[in-house]
Amino acid sequence: MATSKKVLTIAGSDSLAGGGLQADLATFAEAGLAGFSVITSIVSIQPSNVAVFPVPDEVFDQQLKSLSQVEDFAAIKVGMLTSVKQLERVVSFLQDYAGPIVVDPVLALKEGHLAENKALVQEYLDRLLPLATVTTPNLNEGLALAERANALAKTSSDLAELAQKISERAHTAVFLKGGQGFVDEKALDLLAVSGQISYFTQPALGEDAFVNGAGCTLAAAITAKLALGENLQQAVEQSQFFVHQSIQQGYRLNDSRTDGNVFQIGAKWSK
Ligand SMILES: Nc1ncnc2c1ncn2[C@@H]1O[C@H](COP(=O)(O)OP(=O)(O)O)[C@@H](O)[C@H]1O
Ligand SMILES: Cc1ncc(COP(=O)(O)O)c(C=O)c1O
Repeated sequence: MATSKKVLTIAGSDSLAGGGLQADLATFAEAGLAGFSVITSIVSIQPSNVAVFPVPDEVFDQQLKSLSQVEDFAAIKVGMLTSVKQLERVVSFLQDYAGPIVVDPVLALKEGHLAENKALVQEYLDRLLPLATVTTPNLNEGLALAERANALAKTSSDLAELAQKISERAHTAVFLKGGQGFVDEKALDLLAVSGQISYFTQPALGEDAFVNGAGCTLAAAITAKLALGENLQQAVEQSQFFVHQSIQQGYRLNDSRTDGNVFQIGAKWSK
């Protein structure tokens, strides 16, 4: 009997399947892992707005409770959380967990505006991020965590300074995604661990690249690689490569749109 490693995502559902737990479970499966999920919210993305419907507290609690039947998660990913209450429950769920934890602080979406929640940002900084092995903000989320609303983050040294600041505030390693802010035609991400910065680049795929779900896929890929025993440097390097591949083989929802979803199935982890 083959025994697969088990990994968990605590995340929102994206009916359009770009991001959220749909991306996480596809990524886990592609890494050969058994994926479990706790749903925090149901997100409905319309052409004109993004609506987030948190699950009722009892539904959230019951899902977490059901996991007491599952032994030995090899790693846990935390995606979209919708309230301080949900965050507190996740913190107490993780309190005795000793394995790798990846926190993707979903505070800013490409598809539309999310209401600003300063209390939630503060709780991330004070309570959840210190438990994480690594956190994976995009640029806007990074600015929110650093409380730098209008700061420029254009050059690689601006990004490094921002990652450093978040790492100090959140007491954890930070993988900051440069996203569409290309430097020298390269997609640039960087890792800040204990004051040390490492840069990771891939060729830029342009502003019309199929990136819906890229951030979730990246964080889920890091979770998967940590679950499989890679160290953080190797995990982020392989995950950036995997996401790049997933963007390249992405697809449009319909022919009239220019944007599209990443597609993880068959993507490689290295050259
Ligand atoms: N146009 C692009 N070309 C190449 N890589 C990209 C592009 N856009 C995003 N990426 C990569 O996709 C990953 C997710 O980044 P990003 O899209 O900024 O995250 P999020 O989905 O959280 O906003 C990162 O590794 C980033 O470098
Ligand atoms: C539930 C949920 N989580 C996270 C995201 C973030 O997705 P991305 O990977 O594009 O940043 C989305 C985007 O639609 C979402 O619906």
